[in-house]
Amino acid sequence: MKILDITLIALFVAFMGALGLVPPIMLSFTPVPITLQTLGVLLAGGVLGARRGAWSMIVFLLVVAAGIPLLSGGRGGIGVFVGPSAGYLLSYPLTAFCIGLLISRFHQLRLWNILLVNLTVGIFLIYLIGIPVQAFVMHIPLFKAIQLSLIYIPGDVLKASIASYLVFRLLKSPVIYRTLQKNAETL
Ligand SMILES: O=C(O)CCCC[C@@H]1SC[C@@H]2NC(=O)N[C@@H]21
Repeated sequence: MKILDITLIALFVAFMGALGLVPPIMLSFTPVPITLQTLGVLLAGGVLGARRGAWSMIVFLLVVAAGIPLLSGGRGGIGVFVGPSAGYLLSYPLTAFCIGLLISRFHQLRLWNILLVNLTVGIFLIYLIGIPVQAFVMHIPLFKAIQLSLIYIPGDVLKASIASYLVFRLLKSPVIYRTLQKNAETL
């Protein structure tokens, strides 16, 4: 792993921490908050590429597990990995990886392609892992957990749109594209 890779991964962990400074929106009917940090997950793969994106999420989760309160609302520690949000958190590395992999496969970068990846694979994977774990931890039927999660969709669509636009604009720059994407596969 090169210095550039380690620097970018560290920067992204810091960025996730900065997004965590925005207070979560707590809901009365579910313990899983609305948080801006999902924007960071969607950006990680697109901006850093698959492997660095996944690594940035793994390092972020390890730092959180070590007790550093980087999650929105100043949360951290092992406890969050056995709570209702655990599945969502654990989905972050895989989600960043898959987004990065798919975006790096495009021959031509188009905003719609990136948006499609973020909306389908990105949001879908987070929910696919997060919702069953939430149902299991809360001892509620899967269908009930799916119903509870509908509230996140408008915000997540907005975050996917913002992430797609930012990734599109960043990768449109040849210099940034070469630095971020072409070096990514060497990891
Ligand atoms: O910080 C945590 O405890 C993890 C929160 C997970 C939040 C999930 S991710 C998908 C959905 N979108 C949100 O804004 N909140 C939920």
